[in-house]
Amino acid sequence: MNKLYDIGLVGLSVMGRSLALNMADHGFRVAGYNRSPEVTDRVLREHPHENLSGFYSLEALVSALERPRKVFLMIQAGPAVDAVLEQLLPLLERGDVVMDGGNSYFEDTNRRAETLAEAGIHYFGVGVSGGEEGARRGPSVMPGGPREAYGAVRPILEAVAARAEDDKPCCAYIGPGGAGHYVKMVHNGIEYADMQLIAEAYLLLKYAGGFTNRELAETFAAWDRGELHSYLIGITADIFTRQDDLATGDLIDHILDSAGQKGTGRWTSIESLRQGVDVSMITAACSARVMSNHLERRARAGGRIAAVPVTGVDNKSAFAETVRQALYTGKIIAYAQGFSLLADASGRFGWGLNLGEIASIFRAGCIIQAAFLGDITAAYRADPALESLLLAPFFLDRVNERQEHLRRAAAAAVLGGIPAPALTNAAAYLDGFRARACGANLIQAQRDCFGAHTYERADRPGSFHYDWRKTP
Ligand SMILES: NC(=O)C1=CN([C@@H]2O[C@H](COP(=O)(O)OP(=O)(O)OC[C@H]3O[C@@H](n4cnc5c(N)ncnc54)[C@H](OP(=O)(O)O)[C@@H]3O)[C@@H](O)[C@H]2O)C=CC1
Ligand SMILES: O=C(CO)[C@H](O)[C@H](O)COP(=O)(O)O
Repeated sequence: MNKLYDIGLVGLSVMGRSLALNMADHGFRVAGYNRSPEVTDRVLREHPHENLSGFYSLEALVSALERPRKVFLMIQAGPAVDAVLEQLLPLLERGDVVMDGGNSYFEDTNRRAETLAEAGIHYFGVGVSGGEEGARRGPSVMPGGPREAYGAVRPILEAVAARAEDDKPCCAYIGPGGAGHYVKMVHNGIEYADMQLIAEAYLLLKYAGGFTNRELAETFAAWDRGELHSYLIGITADIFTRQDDLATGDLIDHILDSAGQKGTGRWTSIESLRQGVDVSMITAACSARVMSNHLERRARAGGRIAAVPVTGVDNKSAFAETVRQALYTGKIIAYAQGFSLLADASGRFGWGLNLGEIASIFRAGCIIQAAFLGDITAAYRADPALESLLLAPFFLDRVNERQEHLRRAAAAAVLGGIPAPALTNAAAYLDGFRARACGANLIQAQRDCFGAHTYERADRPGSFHYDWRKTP
């Protein structure tokens, strides 16, 4: 009898190929399949591995798998997943397990999980973060699905996941249905906010501080040696050192100032509005990418809306320190927003998310991996019912110590005409979060005045309507 395979991997593009090889490295026998057969051929030619074999139909792939069969999809999110599931379903039998490792929308995962459960097939939405390198060497893995079937896939998922500094795998069962994909979505939303904060720090240092690319590289490298140590700060420092390979000068200065987005950040923002949780920094980061795309309009408006003179800085290193502290404070607020959204989803969808464990699996492997995630993990371990990260003693102290820097950096951007929506929203969130007065009394009065929407009072319960037409 031919040998049977431990897992089937469908989709051998960047992520699927890397994960397949990662699984193979860990001793799992992997059967790989890709819709376009030439991709399968190329992977086998360029990355030969004794534990990886290629298959050219889903039928052949499924029949080569050990029972209960485990199939891992790593394909484009959206209709492609439904198309492949439709083909797979007749080939599978009760007790088999299908995992979707792509960036699928969590409600699609809920729907697919229900459909497959009717056929007795266990369906997992598995968030995977870390890009190509992470998938190859150890990503952060967020599996959501039926708990009773998790034991069947846990050994593979934990083996391929990154290891944090305490050697724990960056993989943990998240919750039922689409919980894993929801957490991945919010991870990406936080990723957007973090990247936007870093981009704003760059703009401030460059345009207000007059930093050269070499100074930017040195500054970010120094930051990466301290409390801001993270994958994103590390790659940022490196980016500023790169020479262009197609023209003269630094690569960064030849890259178009316009960023795209595939959708997970936008989904986080949309979901936050549905749930009624403020993730203004994530929304601001999505909008900043949208605004960046209007290159022609920016050029036209640049000549018509009067420019604000940027005042230089007297002391570059003091300014860099203000920007660093502002970035750190903004980061606390962005993560507080993201984790508040997770906390709300946990109750709303009955998922019972373990926020401390989620923070702990973000410590390594994923795009937002950072020393800082260890502090978030500790904050939730100390108080699993924490209302907001902002109220955890560790972060509260730091926000109180540093908020002045956040305000100074945001003010420098506003006064200098530098777009900094993440920093300014961070300051606004902080002020809204602890506001003695929000102005919502006036909004209530306006609503009652124009639409008889009634208003609530501070001195007694109930809802009231005032006759606004009467003479005061
Ligand atoms: N790239 C990254 O850094 C990360 C990506 N992800 C997610 O992982 C998944 C895979 O990403 P990535 O490797 O970048 O590849 P892509 O998202 O570019 O998807 C390409 C793969 O999807 C397959 N595919 C597309 N349509 C179909 C279909 N109708 N039927 C069967 N297969 C189909 C392609 O097959 P074919 O070769 O035949 O076209 C190919 O294998 C995506 O969901 C992505 O969002 C998650 C984390 C990081
Ligand atoms: O999932 C990821 C990392 O965890 C991808 O890198 C992410 O999809 C990138 O998103 P976008 O293209 O929208 O910036």
